[in-house]
Amino acid sequence: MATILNGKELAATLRAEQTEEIRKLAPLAGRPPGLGVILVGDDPASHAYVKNKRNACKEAGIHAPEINLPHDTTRETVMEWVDKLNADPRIDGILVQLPLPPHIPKDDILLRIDPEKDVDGFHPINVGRLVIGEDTLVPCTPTGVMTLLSRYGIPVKGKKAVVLGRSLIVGKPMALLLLAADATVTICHSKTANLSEETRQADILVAALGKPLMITKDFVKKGAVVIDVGISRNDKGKLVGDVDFDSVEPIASAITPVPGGVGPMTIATLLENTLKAYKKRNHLS
Ligand SMILES: NC(=O)C1=CN([C@@H]2O[C@H](COP(=O)(O)OP(=O)(O)OC[C@H]3O[C@@H](n4cnc5c(N)ncnc54)[C@H](OP(=O)(O)O)[C@@H]3O)[C@@H](O)[C@H]2O)C=CC1
Ligand SMILES: Nc1nc(=O)c2c([nH]1)NC[C@@H]1CN(c3ccc(C(=O)N[C@@H](CCC(=O)O)C(=O)O)cc3)C=[N+]21
Ligand SMILES: [Mg+2]
Repeated sequence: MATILNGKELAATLRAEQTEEIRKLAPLAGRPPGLGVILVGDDPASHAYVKNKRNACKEAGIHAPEINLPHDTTRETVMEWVDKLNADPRIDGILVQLPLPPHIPKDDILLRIDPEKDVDGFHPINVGRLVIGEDTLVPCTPTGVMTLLSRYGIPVKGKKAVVLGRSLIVGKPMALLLLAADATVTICHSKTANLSEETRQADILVAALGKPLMITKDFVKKGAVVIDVGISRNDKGKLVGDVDFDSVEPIASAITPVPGGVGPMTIATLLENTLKAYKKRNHLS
């Protein structure tokens, strides 16, 4: 019987803390924090995520204008919107929802965002700062996973961590954060020779593959902590993770559910990063 790492509940606790902090800081800054969200196209999943983000911001008292642009928007128009948000003194954080339509080069857009407003932590400056070990804006999902581990009192130091996936948004920064917390880290990907041989070594296993229910109990060591970042929809339209929860839960010591695990922590961390950028820009502690 594993401890269920309840990200939904913890995210609500964090949001209450953030709401209180914003209530105290806004009079000092003379304005609430601001998060500008740019969404290009009409992908329903992206719209659903952005709606969740907007609701969380509203609840916490964050000013969160949303820029909805049609699918056929040009690269130049998106660049202009980023410039506008960069220059807007009421905006502390900028999020360009991914994926972008294929005709808009993602790297150009992410490079244009002011690194001090880069609440996703995707700008090369912030990626570099993370690699060096400087305090900076770090991607929300892996930061949220670290918060979940720490608030549940799960030790990381000296543990063997295996991260499945090497994306800019999850896998790579996840590995760097675990490394910074003194885990011994292995990163696996689609060319890894014997995946289950690697994963069975893990005290902490983080799955960020996008392969629904791929990680069955055969991939997991008894007593491991299992973090499921994956989000897919099955043929009934139900959300499922990368981990086969039913087979893994009985042998894990702790495990995140999907939904209600890592996803809500991502959103709580987005607000946290916005608050961090706001405080820095306003010279508030
Ligand atoms: N809960 C949350 O807040 C979030 C959830 N997600 C979800 O997490 C998942 C991963 O997202 P993201 O990192 O953006 O995805 P990507 O598709 O960018 O990366 C997937 C990674 O998994 C690796 N991979 C894919 N298939 C296999 C396999 N069979 N064996 C080993 N490695 C494999 C890929 O390897 P290679 O590099 O070799 O191609 C790649 O590194 C998705 O389900 C996404 O929806 C994402 C962001 C936030
Ligand atoms: N620039 C950018 N930054 C991102 O952080 C980013 C992105 N683009 N593109 C897409 C991915 C995905 N992502 C999620 C956020 C919240 C949930 C989430 O709240 N999930 C809920 C379920 C929500 C539901 O029911 O649909 C849960 O797991 O419980 C999931 C996934 C952020 N991403
Ligand atoms: Mg989840």
